[in-house]
Amino acid sequence: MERDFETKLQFQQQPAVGGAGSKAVQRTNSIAFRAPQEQFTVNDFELGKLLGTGSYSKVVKAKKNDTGNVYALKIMDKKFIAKENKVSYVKMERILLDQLEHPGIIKLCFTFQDTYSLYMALECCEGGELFDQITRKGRLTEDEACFYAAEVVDALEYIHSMGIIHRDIKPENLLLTTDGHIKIADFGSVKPTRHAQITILPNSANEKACTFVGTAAYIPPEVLNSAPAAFANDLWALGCTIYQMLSGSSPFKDASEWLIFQRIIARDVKFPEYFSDEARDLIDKLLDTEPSKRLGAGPDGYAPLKNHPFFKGINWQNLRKLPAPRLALEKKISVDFDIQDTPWNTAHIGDATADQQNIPDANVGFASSSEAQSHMSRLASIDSFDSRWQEFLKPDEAIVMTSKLKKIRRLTNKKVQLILTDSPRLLSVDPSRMTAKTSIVWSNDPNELNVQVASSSSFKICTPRKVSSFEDPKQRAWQWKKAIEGLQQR
Ligand SMILES: Nc1ncnc2c1ncn2[C@@H]1O[C@H](COP(=O)(O)OP(=O)(O)OP(=O)(O)O)[C@@H](O)[C@H]1O
Repeated sequence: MERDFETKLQFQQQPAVGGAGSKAVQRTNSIAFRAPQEQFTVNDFELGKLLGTGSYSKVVKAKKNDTGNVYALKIMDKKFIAKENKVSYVKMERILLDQLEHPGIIKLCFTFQDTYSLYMALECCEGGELFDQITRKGRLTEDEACFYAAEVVDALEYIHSMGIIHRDIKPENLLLTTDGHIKIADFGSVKPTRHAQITILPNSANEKACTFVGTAAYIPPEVLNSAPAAFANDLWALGCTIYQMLSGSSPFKDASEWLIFQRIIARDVKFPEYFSDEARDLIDKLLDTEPSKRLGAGPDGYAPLKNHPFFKGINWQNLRKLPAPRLALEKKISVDFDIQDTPWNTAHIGDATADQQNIPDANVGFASSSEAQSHMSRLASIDSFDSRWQEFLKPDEAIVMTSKLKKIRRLTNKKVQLILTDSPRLLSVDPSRMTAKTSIVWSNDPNELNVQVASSSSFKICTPRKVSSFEDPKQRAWQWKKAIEGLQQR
């Protein structure tokens, strides 16, 4: 499996063919990457907070120990990528980010891998997603929306000029730098056209030509009708994004994907009264059901879009030097490098809110218990990236949750790494010697195995033969209980 993945994913280092400046699409089996494939390991980094979770990745803030440089480390589990058939997405993103060079596009700095994971070190956008700015502010002012939209238009013009279609433009994929400028991220769904000015691997231009990719609320009607991908798809998504900035929600928002699609097909869009005439007109022209009539998709290229009255006053040559809108900051306390106890223990991620730490209810802070469950499984699954514990697992067994705990004994306390797997099993490892200790006998019967929580940091795992007491410095006692009970009820 491992070898299979390597052959699917690795490219030989050879002299460059094509690149950002080349004249037309180049298909090749070997690519010399600009962002190098390094021999680093995850231990070369101090890992910080979870920046985001994608469908096949976790992105964490990471500081390189020797240089102090900070990156957004995109971590992808090889097994998961292979299982979910995402290899072509990962390859596409790696190859494209390597060749694209624009201030409005996230930069790939280098990559590395270990037995279990692939790592892409990306330029870190500390300002988070545009989506969060919209949520925190409720909606954006027209000045703010105009600024962000202009930066997206500028980057999209470059992307399209390179002959590629992004296909997943939405506020979640528009990231913000610390000084508030936009960078487009997530190039996994990209479709290169036949005239792409980039080097791609064989067949990747033919793949997914009419495939349904993207996010329901931003998909244009022609894609729902199985038309091949075109630049105009991104302009429709841009229209939806501008609408969302100004109103707080996407224009076709509805209770289910099916209802969203019905509304898209019917172009059922209602403009709030407070939209200016310019905003209304711009969005109206981007949401034209005829793709070739969308602003920016006609024979005059981006000129009619950039000259639209909504963008009046925008200096397109000087965009990145203009002061950006003020960022609305996250309310919760952010956990960062300073409280890391081991270089690759991401166990604290997501435990950052004061509420969760102080109140003995794992659901606190979540709208529903299912939201809490999904949050917990997201937390749990990042633990599974911890390749250090893989040697204690059986083939195909995955970690659900793991923490370094203090095992409280009558005379001495000992540090143990408690590992809950999806088998399910409860393993205990001596983290300093990396040796397996006696595991706790699993049972689905709560009379035979149950967890008693005394406080957010202390809990007992009880079996008929033994009671083991633990202290969790990350205060995840309730999460441990929920995770174990969740597996018992499966
Ligand atoms: N360079 C970065 N700086 C800061 N945060 C980032 C960066 N890259 C990604 N993120 C965060 O991580 C999230 C997931 O990243 P990304 O979209 O690349 O993953 P993915 O698996 O490709 O996602 P998707 O499910 O959309 O395909 C983003 O939405 C964003 O919040």
